[in-house]
Order: sequence, then structure tokens, then C-alpha cells
Amino acid sequence: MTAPTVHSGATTLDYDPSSQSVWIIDQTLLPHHYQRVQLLELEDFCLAIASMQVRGAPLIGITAAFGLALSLNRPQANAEQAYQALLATRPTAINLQWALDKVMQAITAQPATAFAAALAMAQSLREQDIAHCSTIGEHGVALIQQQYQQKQRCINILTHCNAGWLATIQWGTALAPIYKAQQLGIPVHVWVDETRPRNQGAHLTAWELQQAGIAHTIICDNTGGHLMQQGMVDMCIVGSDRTSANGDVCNKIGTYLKALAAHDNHIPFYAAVPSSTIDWQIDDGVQQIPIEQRDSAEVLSISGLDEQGISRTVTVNRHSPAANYGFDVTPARLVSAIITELGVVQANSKALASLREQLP
Ligand SMILES: CSC[C@H]1O[C@H](OP(=O)(O)O)[C@H](O)[C@@H]1O
Repeated sequence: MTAPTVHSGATTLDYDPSSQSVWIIDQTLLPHHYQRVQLLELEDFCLAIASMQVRGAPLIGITAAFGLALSLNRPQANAEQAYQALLATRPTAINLQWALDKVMQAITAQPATAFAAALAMAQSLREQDIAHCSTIGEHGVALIQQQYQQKQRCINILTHCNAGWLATIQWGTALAPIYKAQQLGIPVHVWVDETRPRNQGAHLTAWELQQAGIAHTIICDNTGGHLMQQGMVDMCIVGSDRTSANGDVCNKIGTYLKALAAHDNHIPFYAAVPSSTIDWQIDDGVQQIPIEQRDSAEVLSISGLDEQGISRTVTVNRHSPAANYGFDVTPARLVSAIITELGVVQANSKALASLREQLP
């Protein structure tokens, strides 16, 4: 099976009406194997999210939306039980609850045709994600273009984790401006934080950029500060799993440290955030956003291919405990701007409140 690229119009999730199932890319196998797997039952959807076969706030939400919708067409359908099971899979990405609530609202509005209404909502959220991420790319590429016009050389962009098309349905959030820059012929190079412990950068972002033919270099998570200090980074663009109404940005663990280094070196630090990832109920992200803690085994091991091309997982330490905080929160004061589908806005309550008024 040939692997797709963002420019081939590839999508991470596709609904199959003939089997009333969903096909997703098993992201735990990338970059070594590209494989699509079918999600049929509610348990398949819950496992896919919890095990990170699918991950990234927008994709988590849309996957759950289809999981809830399709569960209604199964024997002993129970929307509330399905909602709770899916919501319990991962706590930090607000898109999960946002998407599930949208589907539940559709069910409540049309109880006589609940399955059809829920499925239509899931499909609508999927199409909306594609449009919003493309628009985030268009708003974000202007920031890259400004630097290119000033510097007239390749623009070096640091990103953390994976906020590419694999984290959404298509285009991505943080990587969308980079894909749009490529389409405009603007030369860019991406510093790709490997992003321990699950290595979404080395496994997923690097794979995306390699497939797209975009120059990139994988770096250890601790390297970014040095590169910024040496003038080797022109801007940082990261994604988000939940951004609070005051502009605090929750993202993969380690993002906050990059923002501190960027601030200290006067480098623009942008978060690409669809409005679906903004939690309007929280006005102090640093204190209020729930931070997922995952199995310590993810810290104590690392997986890859051995010389014979066989997947291996090795343990780096069998005897010590490990802590595995999945996310951290970058305070708004360290965020230069937030790139949304409605435009580039300042990371503060007033600007975000104004943005909220523009939402349909
Ligand atoms: C566009 S959301 C991407 C966001 O999600 C990642 O977390 P995970 O891979 O654990 O789902 C990471 O925080 C990315 O920035």
C-alpha cells in the first residue's frame, strides 16, 4: 500500500457506508509501516483513541464522533453509555468532549432519526476540520512569508510533537502553514523535536515532511534552546490540545520549555489552534487544564526497527519508577499569537472573546 502525502489529498479517517465503519491510519506503526485499520464497534473506537492509533485533538474528536454515531446502529445502542466510554479515553484534548457534545446535540434535536442525525454531524465535523485546517494554513503562511520577504533565505521553523495532517483529517494545524509555504515556493526547513516518550515528532512529523519532500531535521527535545540561541530558528509553530479562553496553550509535554527558550531569544512562538480546541469554560489554563498522565512504561521504553527491520521495544531501565506527564501549558504571555481558522489573534482574553463572537 503506497503511503499518501498531504498533497495527494490523503485523509486520516474515512467513513465506509457499505460496512458502516471507519478506516483510520494506525499511527502506532508509522514511520515503519503504513497500514489502515477498520473501526467497527465502540470498543474499536475507544481502543484506537486510548492506544494512540489515532491521536491529535481534532482527529481524536472526530474519531469519537463517528464512534458515538455508529454505536447507535448496533444492538443495545445506548448513546449515553457510548458517550461516557469515549469521553473517558483521554482527558486533555478538548476536541473529544466538543465533538461528542455536537453529536449528542444532534441526537437530542432529532430523536426519531438519531442515527442518521448523529452520522450527519460526524461527517459535517470531518468536512469542517478539513476546511478549518486549510484556512489555518493560509493565515499561518502569511507569517512565514513576512519572514521570507525580510530575510530572503530559507526560513527555519521549530515544531514540537505532531500537529500535522496526521493529527487532523487533512492539512494539520501547526504544519498547515508549512505545507502552504511549500505550495507558494517559500523555502522552509523544519527542526523536528523527536518528542519523547512517544516520539510523535520523529515518527510522525518527520514521516509527513519526508513524504511531502520538505526539508527537516530531527532533533532531541533538549536541542531547541541551543539552536534558538545560535540564531538557527526563525519561528516556532506548535499545535494545541486545549487552549483556554485567556490564551494559555496546552500542548505536548516540552512545549512550555520551547516557549521559554523562544521568549528568551526573541523568537516568535505561534500556536495553531482551531476554534474547536479552545475551551471557553476555562480562563486560567495553567491551573485548570487537566494533564493526562500515561503509563510509565512509555518513558521506560523506546520502540523502533532493528537491523533486520523487525520492530523492537527495548527497556531503558527496569528498576526505577518513571513519571509520564503527557502535556504542559504555555502561559499566554509566552505566545506571540494564535493562528485560528478565523485569523491570527493575540493570546489574550479580549482577542479570543472577539473571535468567539465571530463563530457561527
Ligand atoms: C493538532 S492537535 C496535535 C497535538 O496533539 C498531540 O498530542 P497526542 O499526540 O498525545 O494526541 C500533541 O500535543 C500535538 O501538538
